[in-house]
Amino acid sequence: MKIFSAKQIKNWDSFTIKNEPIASVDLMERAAKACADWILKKFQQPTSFKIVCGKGNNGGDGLAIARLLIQNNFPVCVYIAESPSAGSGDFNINLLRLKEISSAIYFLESTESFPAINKDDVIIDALFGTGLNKKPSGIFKKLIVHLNNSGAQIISIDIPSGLYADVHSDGNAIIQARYTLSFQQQKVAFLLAENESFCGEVAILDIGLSQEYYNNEQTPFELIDKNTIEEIYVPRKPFANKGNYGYACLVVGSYGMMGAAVLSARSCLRSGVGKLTCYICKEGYTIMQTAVPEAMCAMFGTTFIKDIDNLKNFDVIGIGPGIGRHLSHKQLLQKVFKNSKGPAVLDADGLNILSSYPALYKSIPQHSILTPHPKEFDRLFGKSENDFERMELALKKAKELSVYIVLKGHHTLIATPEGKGFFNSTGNAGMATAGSGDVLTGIFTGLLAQKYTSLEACILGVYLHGLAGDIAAKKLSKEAMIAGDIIDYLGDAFIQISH
Ligand SMILES: NC(=O)C1=CN([C@@H]2O[C@H](COP(=O)(O)OP(=O)(O)OC[C@H]3O[C@@H](n4cnc5c(N)ncnc54)[C@H](OP(=O)(O)O)[C@@H]3O)[C@@H](O)[C@H]2O)[C@H](O)CC1
Ligand SMILES: [K+]
Repeated sequence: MKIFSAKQIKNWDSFTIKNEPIASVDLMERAAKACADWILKKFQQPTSFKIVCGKGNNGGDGLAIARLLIQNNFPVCVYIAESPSAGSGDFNINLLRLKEISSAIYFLESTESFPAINKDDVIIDALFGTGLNKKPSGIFKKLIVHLNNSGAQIISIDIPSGLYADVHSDGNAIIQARYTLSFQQQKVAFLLAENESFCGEVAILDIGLSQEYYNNEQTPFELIDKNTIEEIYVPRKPFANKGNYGYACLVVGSYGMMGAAVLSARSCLRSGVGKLTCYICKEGYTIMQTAVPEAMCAMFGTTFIKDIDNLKNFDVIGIGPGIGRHLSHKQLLQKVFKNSKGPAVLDADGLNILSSYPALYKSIPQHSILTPHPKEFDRLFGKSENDFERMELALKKAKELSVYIVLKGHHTLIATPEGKGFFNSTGNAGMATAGSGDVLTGIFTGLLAQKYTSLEACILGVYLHGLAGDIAAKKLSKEAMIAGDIIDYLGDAFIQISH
Protein backbone atom coordinates (compact mmCIF):
# COMPACT_ATOMS: atom_id res chain seq x y z
CA MET A 1 0.00 0.00 0.00
CA LYS A 2 1.31 3.45 -0.94
CA ILE A 3 2.12 5.90 1.86
CA PHE A 4 1.47 9.55 1.04
CA SER A 5 2.94 12.73 2.51
CA ALA A 6 0.81 15.26 4.44
CA LYS A 7 0.59 17.38 1.29
CA GLN A 8 -0.53 14.45 -0.83
CA ILE A 9 -3.14 13.52 1.79
CA LYS A 10 -4.54 17.05 1.62
CA ASN A 11 -4.74 16.75 -2.17
CA TRP A 12 -6.36 13.31 -1.82
CA ASP A 13 -8.96 14.90 0.42
CA SER A 14 -9.68 17.68 -2.12
CA PHE A 15 -9.74 15.23 -5.05
CA THR A 16 -12.30 13.06 -3.25
CA ILE A 17 -14.47 16.08 -2.39
CA LYS A 18 -14.43 17.22 -6.02
CA ASN A 19 -14.72 13.90 -7.81
CA GLU A 20 -16.88 11.66 -5.66
CA PRO A 21 -18.36 14.27 -5.23
CA ILE A 22 -18.99 14.84 -1.53
CA ALA A 23 -19.30 18.00 0.58
CA SER A 24 -16.20 18.48 2.73
CA VAL A 25 -18.32 18.54 5.87
CA ASP A 26 -19.83 15.18 4.88
CA LEU A 27 -16.35 13.72 4.39
CA MET A 28 -15.52 15.01 7.87
CA GLU A 29 -18.67 13.29 9.14
CA ARG A 30 -17.53 10.02 7.53
CA ALA A 31 -14.15 10.36 9.26
CA ALA A 32 -15.78 11.20 12.59
CA LYS A 33 -18.22 8.28 12.28
CA ALA A 34 -15.34 5.86 11.61
CA CYS A 35 -13.61 7.15 14.77
CA ALA A 36 -16.79 7.07 16.88
CA ASP A 37 -17.56 3.49 15.77
CA TRP A 38 -14.04 2.43 16.78
CA ILE A 39 -14.35 4.21 20.15
CA LEU A 40 -17.80 2.75 20.87
CA LYS A 41 -16.46 -0.77 20.29
CA LYS A 42 -13.55 -0.18 22.64
CA PHE A 43 -15.07 1.77 25.54
CA GLN A 44 -18.17 1.02 27.57
CA GLN A 45 -20.32 3.14 29.87
CA PRO A 46 -19.62 4.96 32.11
CA THR A 47 -16.48 6.22 30.34
CA SER A 48 -16.29 9.98 30.41
CA PHE A 49 -14.66 11.66 27.40
CA LYS A 50 -12.77 14.94 27.37
CA ILE A 51 -12.29 16.09 23.78
CA VAL A 52 -9.61 18.69 23.13
CA CYS A 53 -9.92 20.52 19.83
CA GLY A 54 -7.96 22.99 17.74
CA LYS A 55 -9.77 25.21 15.25
CA GLY A 56 -8.72 23.47 12.04
CA ASN A 57 -10.30 20.39 10.46
CA ASN A 58 -8.70 18.09 13.04
CA GLY A 59 -10.62 20.06 15.64
CA GLY A 60 -13.71 19.77 13.41
CA ASP A 61 -13.32 15.97 13.52
CA GLY A 62 -13.17 16.22 17.32
CA LEU A 63 -16.42 18.22 17.48
CA ALA A 64 -18.24 15.77 15.22
CA ILE A 65 -16.94 12.81 17.29
CA ALA A 66 -18.22 14.62 20.43
CA ARG A 67 -21.70 14.87 18.93
CA LEU A 68 -21.72 11.17 17.92
CA LEU A 69 -20.61 10.06 21.39
CA ILE A 70 -23.21 12.26 23.09
CA GLN A 71 -25.87 10.73 20.82
CA ASN A 72 -24.72 7.38 22.20
CA ASN A 73 -25.32 8.66 25.73
CA PHE A 74 -21.70 9.09 26.81
CA PRO A 75 -20.74 12.03 29.04
CA VAL A 76 -18.59 14.34 26.90
CA CYS A 77 -16.90 17.68 27.62
CA VAL A 78 -15.30 19.62 24.79
CA TYR A 79 -12.37 22.03 25.18
CA ILE A 80 -11.36 24.30 22.34
CA ALA A 81 -7.88 25.80 22.40
CA GLU A 82 -8.39 29.45 21.55
CA SER A 83 -6.34 31.12 18.84
CA PRO A 84 -6.81 34.24 16.71
CA SER A 85 -7.94 31.96 13.86
CA ALA A 86 -11.65 32.14 12.99
CA GLY A 87 -11.71 28.35 12.62
CA SER A 88 -12.07 26.32 9.42
CA GLY A 89 -15.48 26.26 7.73
CA ASP A 90 -16.20 22.67 8.71
CA PHE A 91 -15.01 23.33 12.26
CA ASN A 92 -17.59 26.11 12.54
CA ILE A 93 -20.41 24.02 11.07
CA ASN A 94 -19.66 21.26 13.57
CA LEU A 95 -19.46 23.73 16.44
CA LEU A 96 -23.00 24.92 15.65
CA ARG A 97 -24.22 21.32 15.38
CA LEU A 98 -22.66 20.46 18.73
CA LYS A 99 -24.07 23.53 20.45
CA GLU A 100 -27.56 22.29 19.57
CA ILE A 101 -27.16 19.24 21.80
CA SER A 102 -24.53 20.20 24.37
CA SER A 103 -23.55 23.12 26.55
CA ALA A 104 -20.39 21.45 27.87
CA ILE A 105 -18.13 23.34 25.45
CA TYR A 106 -15.31 25.38 26.95
CA PHE A 107 -12.75 27.70 25.38
CA LEU A 108 -9.20 27.50 26.73
CA GLU A 109 -7.55 30.89 26.73
CA SER A 110 -4.95 30.42 29.44
CA THR A 111 -3.46 27.67 31.59
CA GLU A 112 -5.93 28.60 34.38
CA SER A 113 -8.79 27.40 32.20
CA PHE A 114 -7.22 23.95 31.61
CA PRO A 115 -9.58 21.23 32.87
CA ALA A 116 -8.76 18.92 35.76
CA ILE A 117 -8.49 15.45 34.33
CA ASN A 118 -9.39 12.27 36.13
CA LYS A 119 -7.20 9.20 35.45
CA ASP A 120 -10.31 7.30 34.37
CA ASP A 121 -11.30 9.92 31.81
CA VAL A 122 -10.49 9.24 28.20
CA ILE A 123 -9.00 12.19 26.35
CA ILE A 124 -9.64 12.59 22.64
CA ASP A 125 -6.88 14.64 21.08
CA ALA A 126 -8.09 16.68 18.10
CA LEU A 127 -5.81 19.66 18.59
CA PHE A 128 -3.68 19.44 15.44
CA GLY A 129 -3.72 17.00 12.56
CA THR A 130 -1.70 16.97 9.36
CA GLY A 131 -2.03 20.76 9.19
CA LEU A 132 0.60 21.28 11.91
CA ASN A 133 2.94 23.85 10.39
CA LYS A 134 5.17 24.96 13.25
CA LYS A 135 6.31 23.85 16.72
CA PRO A 136 3.49 24.02 19.23
CA SER A 137 4.32 26.87 21.60
CA GLY A 138 2.64 28.95 24.31
CA ILE A 139 -0.75 27.67 25.42
CA PHE A 140 -0.66 24.80 22.87
CA LYS A 141 2.61 23.45 24.21
CA LYS A 142 1.38 23.77 27.81
CA LEU A 143 -1.87 22.04 26.93
CA ILE A 144 -0.02 19.09 25.36
CA VAL A 145 2.15 18.75 28.48
CA HIS A 146 -0.95 19.04 30.72
CA LEU A 147 -2.73 16.24 28.81
CA ASN A 148 0.37 13.99 28.82
CA ASN A 149 0.80 14.49 32.58
CA SER A 150 -2.82 13.67 33.38
CA GLY A 151 -2.27 9.90 33.40
CA ALA A 152 -5.50 9.45 31.42
CA GLN A 153 -5.59 7.40 28.21
CA ILE A 154 -5.37 9.55 25.11
CA ILE A 155 -6.87 8.73 21.72
CA SER A 156 -5.31 10.90 19.01
CA ILE A 157 -7.35 11.65 15.94
CA ASP A 158 -5.42 11.20 12.69
CA ILE A 159 -2.00 11.90 14.28
CA PRO A 160 -0.75 12.71 17.80
CA SER A 161 -0.89 16.51 18.02
CA GLY A 162 2.55 18.05 17.69
CA LEU A 163 3.91 15.28 15.47
CA TYR A 164 4.75 15.99 11.84
CA ALA A 165 3.56 13.30 9.43
CA ASP A 166 6.63 13.08 7.25
CA VAL A 167 9.57 14.96 8.74
CA HIS A 168 11.45 14.73 12.04
CA SER A 169 9.54 16.48 14.84
CA ASP A 170 12.65 18.05 16.33
CA GLY A 171 11.99 18.54 20.07
CA ASN A 172 8.28 19.31 19.60
CA ALA A 173 5.82 18.97 22.46
CA ILE A 174 3.86 15.94 21.24
CA ILE A 175 0.82 14.09 22.59
CA GLN A 176 1.66 10.63 23.90
CA ALA A 177 -1.28 8.67 22.62
CA ARG A 178 -2.43 5.25 23.78
CA TYR A 179 -4.25 4.89 20.46
CA THR A 180 -3.98 6.79 17.20
CA LEU A 181 -6.96 6.59 14.86
CA SER A 182 -5.63 7.59 11.47
CA PHE A 183 -7.42 7.90 8.18
CA GLN A 184 -7.04 5.62 5.19
CA GLN A 185 -3.35 4.73 5.53
CA GLN A 186 -0.18 4.82 7.63
CA LYS A 187 2.02 7.88 7.80
CA VAL A 188 5.82 7.60 7.58
CA ALA A 189 6.17 9.10 11.08
CA PHE A 190 4.23 6.16 12.57
CA LEU A 191 6.71 3.65 11.17
CA LEU A 192 9.89 5.06 12.68
CA ALA A 193 11.13 3.94 16.10
CA GLU A 194 11.76 7.52 17.28
CA ASN A 195 7.99 8.13 17.39
CA GLU A 196 7.02 4.94 19.18
CA SER A 197 6.20 6.69 22.46
CA PHE A 198 3.78 9.10 20.76
CA CYS A 199 1.66 6.94 18.47
CA GLY A 200 0.68 4.02 20.71
CA GLU A 201 -1.43 1.46 18.90
CA VAL A 202 -2.27 2.75 15.43
CA ALA A 203 -5.64 1.88 13.88
CA ILE A 204 -6.17 2.78 10.24
CA LEU A 205 -9.78 3.66 9.47
CA ASP A 206 -11.24 3.54 5.98
CA ILE A 207 -12.99 6.82 5.14
CA GLY A 208 -13.49 6.06 1.45
CA LEU A 209 -10.96 8.46 -0.11
CA SER A 210 -10.74 8.25 -3.90
CA GLN A 211 -9.33 5.02 -5.37
CA GLU A 212 -8.57 6.86 -8.61
CA TYR A 213 -6.28 9.34 -6.81
CA TYR A 214 -4.61 6.44 -4.98
CA ASN A 215 -3.95 4.58 -8.24
CA ASN A 216 -2.49 7.56 -10.09
CA GLU A 217 -0.48 9.31 -7.40
CA GLN A 218 3.25 8.48 -7.20
CA THR A 219 5.10 8.22 -3.90
CA PRO A 220 8.48 6.83 -2.87
CA PHE A 221 7.04 5.02 0.15
CA GLU A 222 5.03 1.84 0.45
CA LEU A 223 3.85 -0.40 3.24
CA ILE A 224 4.28 -4.09 2.39
CA ASP A 225 0.94 -5.81 2.80
CA LYS A 226 -0.83 -8.98 1.65
CA ASN A 227 -1.51 -7.48 -1.79
CA THR A 228 2.17 -6.71 -2.33
CA ILE A 229 3.03 -10.30 -1.42
CA GLU A 230 0.36 -11.79 -3.69
CA GLU A 231 2.01 -10.07 -6.64
CA ILE A 232 5.42 -11.51 -5.80
CA TYR A 233 4.99 -15.01 -4.42
CA VAL A 234 5.38 -17.80 -7.01
CA PRO A 235 3.95 -21.21 -6.03
CA ARG A 236 6.13 -24.25 -6.74
CA LYS A 237 5.59 -26.03 -10.01
CA PRO A 238 4.18 -29.56 -9.77
CA PHE A 239 6.93 -31.06 -11.96
CA ALA A 240 9.77 -29.23 -10.24
CA ASN A 241 13.03 -30.84 -9.11
CA LYS A 242 15.65 -29.41 -6.78
CA GLY A 243 17.57 -28.05 -9.75
CA ASN A 244 14.73 -25.60 -10.36
CA TYR A 245 15.21 -23.91 -7.02
CA GLY A 246 18.82 -22.90 -7.10
CA TYR A 247 22.10 -23.66 -5.41
CA ALA A 248 22.92 -21.37 -2.49
CA CYS A 249 26.11 -20.87 -0.54
CA LEU A 250 26.41 -19.50 2.98
CA VAL A 251 29.75 -18.31 4.34
CA VAL A 252 28.99 -18.48 8.02
CA GLY A 253 30.10 -19.31 11.57
CA SER A 254 33.35 -19.48 13.53
CA TYR A 255 34.48 -21.05 16.80
CA GLY A 256 31.87 -20.15 19.43
CA MET A 257 29.44 -18.75 16.85
CA MET A 258 28.22 -21.83 15.02
CA GLY A 259 24.70 -21.08 16.22
CA ALA A 260 24.46 -18.21 13.74
CA ALA A 261 25.64 -20.57 10.98
CA VAL A 262 23.07 -23.21 11.89
CA LEU A 263 20.23 -20.69 12.06
CA SER A 264 20.99 -19.15 8.68
CA ALA A 265 21.42 -22.58 7.06
CA ARG A 266 18.14 -23.89 8.46
CA SER A 267 16.20 -20.78 7.42
CA CYS A 268 17.74 -20.85 3.94
CA LEU A 269 16.56 -24.45 3.49
CA ARG A 270 13.14 -23.68 4.96
CA SER A 271 12.77 -20.87 2.42
CA GLY A 272 12.64 -23.39 -0.39
CA VAL A 273 16.18 -23.43 -1.81
CA GLY A 274 17.07 -26.48 -3.95
CA LYS A 275 20.56 -27.08 -2.58
CA LEU A 276 22.81 -25.46 0.00
CA THR A 277 26.51 -25.61 0.81
CA CYS A 278 27.82 -23.92 3.94
CA TYR A 279 31.39 -22.70 4.09
CA ILE A 280 32.35 -23.14 7.73
CA CYS A 281 35.44 -23.67 9.90
CA LYS A 282 36.66 -27.21 10.69
CA GLU A 283 35.57 -27.02 14.29
CA GLY A 284 32.01 -26.38 13.20
CA TYR A 285 31.81 -29.42 10.96
CA THR A 286 30.17 -31.89 13.38
CA ILE A 287 27.82 -29.21 14.65
CA MET A 288 26.59 -28.30 11.19
CA GLN A 289 26.29 -31.84 9.86
CA THR A 290 24.34 -32.87 12.93
CA ALA A 291 22.11 -29.81 13.28
CA VAL A 292 21.43 -29.36 9.56
CA PRO A 293 21.96 -32.68 7.76
CA GLU A 294 20.24 -31.26 4.65
CA ALA A 295 23.14 -28.83 4.07
CA MET A 296 26.49 -29.78 2.56
CA CYS A 297 29.66 -28.43 4.15
CA ALA A 298 32.93 -27.11 2.83
CA MET A 299 35.60 -26.34 5.41
CA PHE A 300 38.41 -23.89 5.60
CA GLY A 301 40.51 -22.76 8.56
CA THR A 302 40.33 -24.08 12.07
CA THR A 303 38.56 -21.55 14.25
CA PHE A 304 37.32 -19.35 11.40
CA ILE A 305 36.98 -19.44 7.64
CA LYS A 306 40.31 -18.56 6.04
CA ASP A 307 39.65 -19.01 2.39
CA ILE A 308 36.99 -20.18 -0.02
CA ASP A 309 36.96 -21.49 -3.57
CA ASN A 310 34.61 -22.74 -6.30
CA LEU A 311 32.23 -19.88 -5.66
CA LYS A 312 31.27 -19.81 -9.31
CA ASN A 313 29.14 -22.93 -8.74
CA PHE A 314 26.57 -21.04 -6.73
CA ASP A 315 23.56 -19.03 -7.80
CA VAL A 316 23.88 -16.84 -4.72
CA ILE A 317 26.24 -16.33 -1.80
CA GLY A 318 25.22 -15.11 1.65
CA ILE A 319 28.04 -14.03 3.94
CA GLY A 320 28.29 -12.79 7.49
CA PRO A 321 26.38 -14.54 10.28
CA GLY A 322 28.83 -15.60 12.97
CA ILE A 323 32.03 -15.21 10.93
CA GLY A 324 33.60 -12.86 13.50
CA ARG A 325 35.99 -10.06 12.71
CA HIS A 326 39.33 -11.39 11.46
CA LEU A 327 41.84 -9.52 9.34
CA SER A 328 41.79 -12.16 6.59
CA HIS A 329 38.07 -11.61 6.11
CA LYS A 330 38.81 -8.65 3.90
CA GLN A 331 40.15 -11.09 1.29
CA LEU A 332 37.15 -13.30 1.90
CA LEU A 333 34.81 -10.46 1.02
CA GLN A 334 36.86 -9.51 -2.03
CA LYS A 335 36.67 -13.09 -3.26
CA VAL A 336 32.92 -13.24 -2.76
CA PHE A 337 32.43 -9.93 -4.57
CA LYS A 338 34.63 -11.06 -7.44
CA ASN A 339 33.10 -14.50 -7.87
CA SER A 340 29.47 -13.78 -7.22
CA LYS A 341 27.36 -14.69 -10.26
CA GLY A 342 24.76 -12.18 -9.19
CA PRO A 343 23.77 -10.27 -6.08
CA ALA A 344 25.16 -11.38 -2.70
CA VAL A 345 23.63 -11.12 0.77
CA LEU A 346 25.74 -9.31 3.39
CA ASP A 347 24.96 -9.38 7.07
CA ALA A 348 26.39 -9.00 10.57
CA ASP A 349 30.20 -9.32 10.62
CA GLY A 350 30.16 -9.31 6.83
CA LEU A 351 28.93 -5.72 7.13
CA ASN A 352 31.25 -4.88 10.00
CA ILE A 353 34.29 -5.95 7.98
CA LEU A 354 32.98 -4.04 4.99
CA SER A 355 32.63 -0.89 7.10
CA SER A 356 36.37 -1.08 7.91
CA TYR A 357 37.23 -0.98 4.19
CA PRO A 358 35.09 1.66 2.46
CA ALA A 359 37.24 1.17 -0.66
CA LEU A 360 35.41 -2.14 -1.10
CA TYR A 361 31.97 -0.54 -1.28
CA LYS A 362 32.24 0.07 -5.00
CA SER A 363 32.92 -3.60 -5.70
CA ILE A 364 29.78 -4.94 -3.98
CA PRO A 365 27.92 -6.88 -6.70
CA GLN A 366 25.05 -4.93 -8.20
CA HIS A 367 21.70 -5.39 -6.48
CA SER A 368 23.23 -7.15 -3.48
CA ILE A 369 21.22 -7.11 -0.26
CA LEU A 370 22.80 -5.44 2.80
CA THR A 371 20.95 -6.10 6.05
CA PRO A 372 22.22 -3.72 8.76
CA HIS A 373 20.51 -2.89 12.03
CA PRO A 374 20.77 0.85 12.83
CA LYS A 375 24.15 0.52 14.59
CA GLU A 376 25.67 -1.47 11.71
CA PHE A 377 24.16 1.07 9.32
CA ASP A 378 25.82 3.96 11.19
CA ARG A 379 29.15 2.09 11.09
CA LEU A 380 28.81 1.67 7.33
CA PHE A 381 27.57 5.10 6.35
CA GLY A 382 28.11 7.42 9.32
CA LYS A 383 25.94 8.57 12.21
CA SER A 384 22.50 10.06 11.66
CA GLU A 385 20.86 12.54 13.99
CA ASN A 386 17.44 10.89 13.81
CA ASP A 387 15.42 8.16 12.09
CA PHE A 388 14.25 10.40 9.23
CA GLU A 389 17.84 11.35 8.46
CA ARG A 390 18.90 7.68 8.58
CA MET A 391 16.04 6.75 6.25
CA GLU A 392 17.07 9.43 3.75
CA LEU A 393 20.70 8.31 3.95
CA ALA A 394 19.68 4.68 3.33
CA LEU A 395 17.81 5.78 0.19
CA LYS A 396 20.80 7.82 -0.96
CA LYS A 397 23.33 5.02 -0.37
CA ALA A 398 21.11 2.36 -1.97
CA LYS A 399 21.06 4.50 -5.12
CA GLU A 400 24.74 5.39 -4.99
CA LEU A 401 25.93 1.79 -4.55
CA SER A 402 23.11 0.18 -6.54
CA VAL A 403 22.25 -2.14 -3.65
CA TYR A 404 19.21 -2.92 -1.55
CA ILE A 405 19.60 -1.80 2.05
CA VAL A 406 17.38 -3.61 4.52
CA LEU A 407 17.44 -1.39 7.60
CA LYS A 408 16.20 -3.67 10.34
CA GLY A 409 13.73 -2.44 12.94
CA HIS A 410 10.14 -2.84 14.10
CA HIS A 411 9.03 -1.71 10.64
CA THR A 412 12.06 -2.82 8.65
CA LEU A 413 12.78 -0.45 5.76
CA ILE A 414 13.95 -1.67 2.35
CA ALA A 415 15.75 1.15 0.53
CA THR A 416 16.04 0.45 -3.20
CA PRO A 417 18.45 1.72 -5.88
CA GLU A 418 15.44 3.31 -7.60
CA GLY A 419 14.90 5.56 -4.56
CA LYS A 420 11.89 3.74 -3.14
CA GLY A 421 11.35 2.84 0.52
CA PHE A 422 9.25 -0.20 1.47
CA PHE A 423 8.23 -0.60 5.12
CA ASN A 424 7.38 -4.02 6.49
CA SER A 425 4.07 -4.55 8.28
CA THR A 426 4.73 -7.91 9.95
CA GLY A 427 6.89 -8.74 12.97
CA ASN A 428 6.89 -8.02 16.68
CA ALA A 429 9.12 -7.19 19.62
CA GLY A 430 9.63 -10.89 20.40
CA MET A 431 11.90 -10.99 17.35
CA ALA A 432 14.37 -8.67 19.06
CA THR A 433 16.35 -11.75 20.10
CA ALA A 434 19.77 -13.21 19.27
CA GLY A 435 19.89 -14.93 15.92
CA SER A 436 16.81 -13.31 14.42
CA GLY A 437 18.98 -11.48 11.85
CA ASP A 438 20.82 -14.69 10.94
CA VAL A 439 17.46 -16.22 10.09
CA LEU A 440 16.66 -13.29 7.79
CA THR A 441 19.98 -13.69 5.95
CA GLY A 442 19.17 -17.34 5.31
CA ILE A 443 15.74 -16.43 3.97
CA PHE A 444 17.10 -13.78 1.57
CA THR A 445 19.79 -16.17 0.32
CA GLY A 446 17.23 -18.93 -0.20
CA LEU A 447 14.81 -16.67 -2.08
CA LEU A 448 17.51 -15.16 -4.34
CA ALA A 449 18.68 -18.67 -5.25
CA GLN A 450 15.14 -19.40 -6.44
CA LYS A 451 15.40 -16.56 -8.94
CA TYR A 452 13.32 -14.00 -7.12
CA THR A 453 14.76 -10.59 -8.02
CA SER A 454 16.57 -8.72 -5.23
CA LEU A 455 13.57 -6.46 -4.67
CA GLU A 456 11.19 -9.43 -4.57
CA ALA A 457 13.49 -11.36 -2.24
CA CYS A 458 13.72 -8.35 0.10
CA ILE A 459 9.97 -7.76 0.21
CA LEU A 460 8.96 -11.41 0.45
CA GLY A 461 11.82 -12.13 2.87
CA VAL A 462 11.06 -9.44 5.45
CA TYR A 463 7.33 -10.17 5.27
CA LEU A 464 7.74 -13.96 5.74
CA HIS A 465 10.31 -13.46 8.51
CA GLY A 466 7.93 -11.11 10.37
CA LEU A 467 4.90 -13.29 9.74
CA ALA A 468 6.68 -16.41 11.05
CA GLY A 469 7.69 -14.32 14.07
CA ASP A 470 4.07 -13.24 14.60
CA ILE A 471 2.89 -16.85 14.49
CA ALA A 472 5.67 -17.86 16.90
CA ALA A 473 4.70 -15.04 19.29
CA LYS A 474 1.06 -16.13 19.23
CA LYS A 475 1.94 -19.73 20.05
CA LEU A 476 4.81 -19.14 22.46
CA SER A 477 4.66 -15.49 23.63
CA LYS A 478 6.98 -12.67 22.63
CA GLU A 479 9.16 -13.34 25.66
CA ALA A 480 9.69 -17.07 25.22
CA MET A 481 10.12 -17.23 21.45
CA ILE A 482 13.66 -17.61 20.16
CA ALA A 483 15.18 -17.23 16.70
CA GLY A 484 14.88 -20.95 15.95
CA ASP A 485 11.11 -20.67 16.46
CA ILE A 486 10.92 -18.16 13.60
CA ILE A 487 12.37 -20.89 11.36
CA ASP A 488 9.98 -23.48 12.76
CA TYR A 489 6.99 -21.32 11.81
CA LEU A 490 8.26 -20.32 8.36
CA GLY A 491 6.17 -23.19 6.99
CA ASP A 492 2.98 -21.73 8.51
CA ALA A 493 3.93 -18.35 7.09
CA PHE A 494 4.31 -19.83 3.58
CA ILE A 495 0.95 -21.57 3.97
CA GLN A 496 -0.68 -18.24 4.95
CA ILE A 497 0.69 -16.29 2.00
CA SER A 498 -0.15 -19.04 -0.49
CA HIS A 499 -3.89 -19.06 0.39
N1 LIG B 1 -8.10 13.40 4.05
C1 LIG B 1 -8.25 13.19 5.30
O1 LIG B 1 -7.55 12.36 5.81
C2 LIG B 1 -9.22 13.99 6.07
C3 LIG B 1 -8.76 14.75 7.10
N2 LIG B 1 -9.52 15.46 7.91
C4 LIG B 1 -8.93 16.06 9.07
O2 LIG B 1 -8.32 17.27 8.70
C5 LIG B 1 -7.07 17.38 9.31
C6 LIG B 1 -6.24 18.38 8.63
O3 LIG B 1 -6.92 19.60 8.80
P1 LIG B 1 -6.26 21.04 8.61
O4 LIG B 1 -7.34 22.01 8.81
O5 LIG B 1 -5.56 21.06 7.33
O6 LIG B 1 -5.18 21.11 9.73
P2 LIG B 1 -5.21 20.97 11.33
O7 LIG B 1 -6.56 20.74 11.86
O8 LIG B 1 -4.16 19.98 11.64
O9 LIG B 1 -4.72 22.35 11.89
C7 LIG B 1 -4.53 23.43 11.11
C8 LIG B 1 -4.69 24.68 11.91
O10 LIG B 1 -3.84 24.72 13.03
C9 LIG B 1 -3.00 25.87 12.98
N3 LIG B 1 -1.67 25.45 13.39
C10 LIG B 1 -0.84 24.59 12.80
N4 LIG B 1 0.25 24.40 13.55
C11 LIG B 1 0.11 25.17 14.64
C12 LIG B 1 0.88 25.41 15.80
N5 LIG B 1 2.04 24.79 15.98
N6 LIG B 1 0.43 26.24 16.71
C13 LIG B 1 -0.73 26.88 16.56
N7 LIG B 1 -1.55 26.70 15.49
C14 LIG B 1 -1.12 25.85 14.55
C15 LIG B 1 -3.10 26.40 11.57
O11 LIG B 1 -3.30 27.74 11.63
P3 LIG B 1 -2.27 28.81 11.01
O12 LIG B 1 -3.10 30.01 10.88
O13 LIG B 1 -1.19 28.94 12.01
O14 LIG B 1 -1.79 28.28 9.71
C16 LIG B 1 -4.37 25.78 11.02
O15 LIG B 1 -5.44 26.64 11.13
C17 LIG B 1 -6.56 15.97 9.32
O16 LIG B 1 -5.51 15.74 10.19
C18 LIG B 1 -7.83 15.23 9.70
O17 LIG B 1 -7.98 15.21 11.09
C19 LIG B 1 -10.95 15.59 7.56
O18 LIG B 1 -11.77 15.84 8.59
C20 LIG B 1 -11.47 14.33 6.87
C21 LIG B 1 -10.67 13.97 5.72
K1 LIG C 1 -4.61 15.03 16.65
